[in-house]
Amino acid sequence: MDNHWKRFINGESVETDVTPSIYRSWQRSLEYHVDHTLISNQDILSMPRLTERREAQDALIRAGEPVLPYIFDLLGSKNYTILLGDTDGYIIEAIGDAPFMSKAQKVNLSPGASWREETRGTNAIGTALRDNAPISVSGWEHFVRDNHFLACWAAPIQNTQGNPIGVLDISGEAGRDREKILNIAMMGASMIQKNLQLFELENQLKFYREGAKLASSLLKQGFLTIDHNGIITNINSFGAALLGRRQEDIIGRLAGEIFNSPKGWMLSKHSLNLRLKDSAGKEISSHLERVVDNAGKPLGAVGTLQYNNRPPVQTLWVGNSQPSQRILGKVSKVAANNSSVLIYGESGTGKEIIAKSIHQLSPRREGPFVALNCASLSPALIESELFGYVEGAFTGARRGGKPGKFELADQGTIFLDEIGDMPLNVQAALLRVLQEKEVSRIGDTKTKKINVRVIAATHKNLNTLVETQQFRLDLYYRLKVVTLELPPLRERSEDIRDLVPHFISKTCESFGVPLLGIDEEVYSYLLAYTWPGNVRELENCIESMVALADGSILTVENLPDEFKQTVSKAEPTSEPLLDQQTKQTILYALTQTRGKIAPAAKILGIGRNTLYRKIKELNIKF
Ligand SMILES: Nc1ncnc2c1ncn2[C@@H]1O[C@H](COP(=O)(O)OP(=O)(O)OP(=O)(O)O)[C@@H](O)[C@H]1O
Repeated sequence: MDNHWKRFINGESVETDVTPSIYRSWQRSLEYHVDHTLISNQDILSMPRLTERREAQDALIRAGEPVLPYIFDLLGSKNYTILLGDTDGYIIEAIGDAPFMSKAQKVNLSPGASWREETRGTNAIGTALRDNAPISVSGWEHFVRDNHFLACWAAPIQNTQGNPIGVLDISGEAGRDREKILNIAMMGASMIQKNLQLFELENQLKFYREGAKLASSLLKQGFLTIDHNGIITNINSFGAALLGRRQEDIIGRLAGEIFNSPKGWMLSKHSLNLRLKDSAGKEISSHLERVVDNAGKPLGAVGTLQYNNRPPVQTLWVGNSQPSQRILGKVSKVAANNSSVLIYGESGTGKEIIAKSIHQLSPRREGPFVALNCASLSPALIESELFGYVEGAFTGARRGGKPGKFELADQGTIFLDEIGDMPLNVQAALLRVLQEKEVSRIGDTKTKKINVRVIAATHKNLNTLVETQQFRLDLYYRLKVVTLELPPLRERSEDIRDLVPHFISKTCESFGVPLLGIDEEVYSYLLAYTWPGNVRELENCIESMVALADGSILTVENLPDEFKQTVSKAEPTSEPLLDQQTKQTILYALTQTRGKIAPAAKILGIGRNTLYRKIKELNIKF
């Protein structure tokens, strides 16, 4: 039948005798001036160029990797070569039977050669790419005579838009079954297409997964993902910090273990709102939302974690007496602005809690809250704690220096407890920082702008300290823009009714014991006591009772002795209650002033002589 080819070459009309696609391709081959007598040595890549092309087509080669051997096996009998070509018809991959491959190589049907029609005339690879359609080109259908020993079947590999991105070719000796092999070539091309789509999906998935990870790491909110088995697959660092754990300790755990979420929740078609507690006992709320497939089956869930939006002051401060309500009212007012606050109150009245509450209710709540107790540090240390230092600033300075509390509190709030104990030289430095709104570390010449709200607290009368020149007047005025006075517990004993159950549950939780009840009789003692150590003393008292409890109820038996004296079902000779309370108050004032009469009298609001008389009358020994 190569008569048709010969006749065409001789310029006779064979249009009706040849498959239309072959005929059209022969005509193009003529237009391209392809030499039908000779194998062309053009369009053959050097090794380095071939390597470059293969690298550029890495995805195509990977997609073809499992397909080419599969087709080779499917063909069963040998004498075939399976070729993968790129869009320019360059063969970039070949496998096959060695004897046939070496024959094929003689006509350049091997890696590195381009089989586009422009160079090689009608052939399966070039014509399939040109027509973007599967084709078989057998024997004399090839435009070049020396290729007439070949039978080739090729199918284009297309992208999702249907454009050719490569070609799969099966070549063997001429005279083979055409139909079946063309189907195999088409199936191979479609398998490669599927593999390429899978790669694309994998990349997209990676993008979404990595993108979500990155985006969640930038969030100022906890974010987590849970798979359909209920296992936490990711949590951002903010979320892990809220839960007080490391990310790696949470990822891989069952969500139910961390959140106490009900079993089978994911099948329930609902989102879930949960309440948790952070390591400091603060409430966190979590919202979990299911992600479902097209059929509504759960694929997993995503969730957020954040501190409860409920005003935190309500969760921190316990007590509902009139004085407490007044304080809380003031707290929510002062929280809104930026002014300095000075909190007065005896030790243990909750000054730090109030400072924290102001911070948490203020617009700075996302910023840090940093506390420093000026009485607990030596004068030399206070300065370096407050302002930090640079390396080598003094002997013993840490390598690399250390930031001070002011730097750490930038954009947040600093709480300076016992400000009355701040040495005068540090007071001067503090005043500078407050005026200039910038801080420089000890030993440093550079300054750093800071934006910090200052809340100071003291149990001392700063007025008196100013009078005796122990406290700078200018600093005093800067600090006391707003003052808050926390009454001692004995002046708001109503709060005891709320504080006691609060401390019982707090202690039981921290001791890991079941919640204990309390005998009403205990209250008569607690309400009668004067609480020189205020709420802290009450908290310690409850803690000690819980530690000593042997039943499920706290009784007077568990009450430490010092609290029993006030209401002891007293012997007739015992002191009147009023005297006992006066005695305790005076003793408390004297311990605060380390036995100095004049300042103690000031604290008590009585004259020195009155105090001497009372000490004598009540036989107070100190
Ligand atoms: N109203 C309150 N509700 C709940 N807990 C309180 C309350 N007041 C104080 N406490 C608890 O009592 C203890 C002492 O409180 P805090 O440290 O705030 O007092 P303070 O006045 O700053 O004491 P100091 O002057 O000795 O530093 C803390 O454990 C605090 O949690």
